[in-house]
Amino acid sequence: MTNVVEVKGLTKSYGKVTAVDDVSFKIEANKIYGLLGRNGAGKTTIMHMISAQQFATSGELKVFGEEPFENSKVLNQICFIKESQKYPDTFRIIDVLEVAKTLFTNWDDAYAHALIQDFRLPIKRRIKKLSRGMLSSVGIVVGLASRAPLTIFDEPYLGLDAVARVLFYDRLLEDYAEHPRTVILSTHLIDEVSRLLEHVLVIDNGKLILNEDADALRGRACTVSGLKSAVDAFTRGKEVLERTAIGSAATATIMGNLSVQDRKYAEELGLEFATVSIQQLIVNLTRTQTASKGADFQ
Ligand SMILES: Nc1ncnc2c1ncn2[C@@H]1O[C@H](COP(=O)(O)OP(=O)(O)OP(=O)(O)O)[C@@H](O)[C@H]1O
Repeated sequence: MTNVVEVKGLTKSYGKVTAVDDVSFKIEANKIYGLLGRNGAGKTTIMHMISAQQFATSGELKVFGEEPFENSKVLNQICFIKESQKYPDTFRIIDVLEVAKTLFTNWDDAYAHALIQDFRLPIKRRIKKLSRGMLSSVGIVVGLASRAPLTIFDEPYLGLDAVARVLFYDRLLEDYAEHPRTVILSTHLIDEVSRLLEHVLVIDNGKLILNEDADALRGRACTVSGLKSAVDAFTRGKEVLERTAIGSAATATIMGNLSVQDRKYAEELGLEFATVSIQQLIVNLTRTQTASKGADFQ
C-alpha cells in the first residue's frame, strides 16, 4: 500500500504554545480521512505543514514520498480548500475556475461547470459580491473538480445550508468512486460526514489520540442504561468513558465490543444498550483526555 503522507514525531510550536505535539501517522492512497478534534486541537496546523504552508518545528514529514517544501512535484498534486480562501478583488467565479484549470493537472472543466449548476452559483458574479455560503460552494467546486491526488478540505462549509452540504457529500462520494484519490476532511460536523469517512484521526491538545478505521470505530463503544446498581455491576472492570446517573437510573458509555457473555449478562441485569456514534465517541474521548489533564471543561 502506498502512503501519500508519512509523519513521524511531527511537532509545531508557536513560542510557548505546542500546537502539534509529537504526532506520527500515515495516510494511505485513495482513502477518505477525517481529521477531527475540538477547536484549537491542531488540525489546521497539521494540514498547513502537509501542504507546505508552514514549517514543522521538528519531526519528519514526507508527502508523496518527498519533503513538500518548495517541491513543485509534490505541491502540484495537492489541492487545499480552506474556510476563508482569499481571491483578488476583481475576480468573478469564472476567473477562479480559469485559474484553477491552470493549476491542477487533473482538472475537469465540464465537471466544474456541472457543479456550478448544481450549487446554483452565478458564474459571472464577482467573488466579493457572493454570500458566505456561495463562497464556500466555490471552494467545494474547486476542490472536487481539481481531482487532485491529495485534496484537503479544512472546514469547507462556513455558511453552507444543509441542502448544499448534502450535495457536497453526495458529489464527493460519487466522484471519488469514479476517480479514487486521497481526501482529508477536517470538520466539526462529524455525524454528517461519518458515512463518508474510511479512516479517522483525532487530534486533541496537539496529540494524536485516535488513528483508526472508521468501520472499526463504529462498533467501538456502546452505552448501557438501567438501574444504577446493575450498570455499576456490569461496568466493573471495563473502560468507562462516561457515566451519568439520575435518581436510581444510570447510563454508562463503555469502550470495546461486547462479547456474547457480556450481552447475556447485560440482559440478565435488565440493561438496555445502544451503539455510540463516531461523533459521540469522539466527544467522549476528547472530554476524557481534557479532564484527565486537569483542565477545565465547559
Ligand atoms: N500563528 C500562530 N501563532 C500562535 N499560535 C497559533 C498560531 N496558529 C495556531 N496557533 C495555536 O495553535 C493551536 C492549534 O491551532 P489550529 O488552528 O491548528 O487548531 P484547529 O484544530 O485547526 O482549530 P479549529 O477547529 O478551531 O480550526 C491553537 O492553540 C492556536 O491558538
